[in-house]
Amino acid sequence: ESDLALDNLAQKVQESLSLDQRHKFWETQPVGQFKDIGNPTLPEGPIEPPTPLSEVKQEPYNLPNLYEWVTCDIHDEQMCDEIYTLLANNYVEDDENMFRFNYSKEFLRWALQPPGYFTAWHIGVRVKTSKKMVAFITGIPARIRVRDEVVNMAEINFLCVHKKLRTKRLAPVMIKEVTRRVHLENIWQAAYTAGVILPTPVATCQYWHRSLNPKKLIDVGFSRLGARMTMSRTIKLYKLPESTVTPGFRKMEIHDVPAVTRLIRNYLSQFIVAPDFDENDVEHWLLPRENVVDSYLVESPETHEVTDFCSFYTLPSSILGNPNYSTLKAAYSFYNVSTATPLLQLMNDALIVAKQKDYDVFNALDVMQNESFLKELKFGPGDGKLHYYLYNYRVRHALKSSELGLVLL
Ligand SMILES: CNCCCN(C)c1ncc(F)c(N2CC(C(=O)NCc3cnc4ccccn34)C2)n1
Repeated sequence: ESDLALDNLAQKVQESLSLDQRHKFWETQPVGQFKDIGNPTLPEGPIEPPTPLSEVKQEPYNLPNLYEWVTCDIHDEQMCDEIYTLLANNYVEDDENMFRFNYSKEFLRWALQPPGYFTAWHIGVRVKTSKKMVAFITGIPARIRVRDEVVNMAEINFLCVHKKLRTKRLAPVMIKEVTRRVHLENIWQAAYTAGVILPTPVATCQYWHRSLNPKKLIDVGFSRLGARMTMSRTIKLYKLPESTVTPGFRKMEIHDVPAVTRLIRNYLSQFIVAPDFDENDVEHWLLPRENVVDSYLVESPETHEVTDFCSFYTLPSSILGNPNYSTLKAAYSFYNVSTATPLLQLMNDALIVAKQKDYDVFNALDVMQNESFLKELKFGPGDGKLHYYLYNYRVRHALKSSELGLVLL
């Protein structure tokens, strides 16, 4: 118990030390710099021009001696196992080290194999002798519109270094290596998020949580009993109907892809930054996959028109050191569109389905039009902020979270 606490303390000291090392690294990169914020003379758009492919570094960056690069074929069962285990033991935790994300193997295969993906962008670091996987970083291709320009980008995610190697300065060289491999595919921009501040957020979003199983959430320390509230009063407060209320509300199916694509393209056009989804993207990202992504739509019983859509992805968290529970079952709001059903009612149906499927909590960022339902559907503000970043693309002013139409996994 005590040496775990000591370990966490040592990690916090290390993290605070590495804050300025982090900024030193990012000041060498083509990203918006703090000193440039609000500078009207700097144009929006790419910061550096593309490099001729012949001039892109052809060979991988050097790792510290004991380690080697490994290109990870996530489709390979054993490789997928190794990546799953590295993340399950070493990926993002909350500030109090009570929870750690536990992305499932089927989720990772979904997240990393969208249309047009590159295996070369799934990069591992392993110990030369033991072949143990000790670090990971990924990119996937995405067409992201910024205002009225669609840009080919890489979405960077799952940067993870083993807890015992956090002082080895592996992250900067991993970021440079994935950037190099993205450049080799003639892509010069990227999008990524972090719970920490780096130069320079393009938007800062707030997490909100809607309790579905309040007793468990209080037992595991995710939430606290409200002042002047009893447990039975709290359970009653968050109670939901047994079944959804919207006529025509049903799971999305493969034949709905064209209609959902039209619906979501039209809806996302109102946001300053949003994915430019085509039918292949919609089929991959929004068709239901058990325990990975759930999506529902409203088909008008009269006209059979698809008028609304809602979706959430499944990202459980390991509960660290609790005797009674090992996993927090969390749903994360993904993309939602309402044109006929009030968004409030549509999202309440999403909560009802999530409760039916035994989720403990439904999380949502305050992006898109989510603010319009959060308070009324009894979401509470979380302690986590999520900062969005663009690489090699300047946005003159940070966006409001409601101007953001992009959800990363
Ligand atoms: C693109 N990649 C970002 C996704 C990673 N995501 C989901 C994330 N990034 C930073 C956060 F601040 C955050 N939060 C969800 C809120 C929350 O649920 N906080 C309690 C909690 C339960 N489990 C965990 C595990 C890790 C951290 C907090 N946890 C805060 N989520």
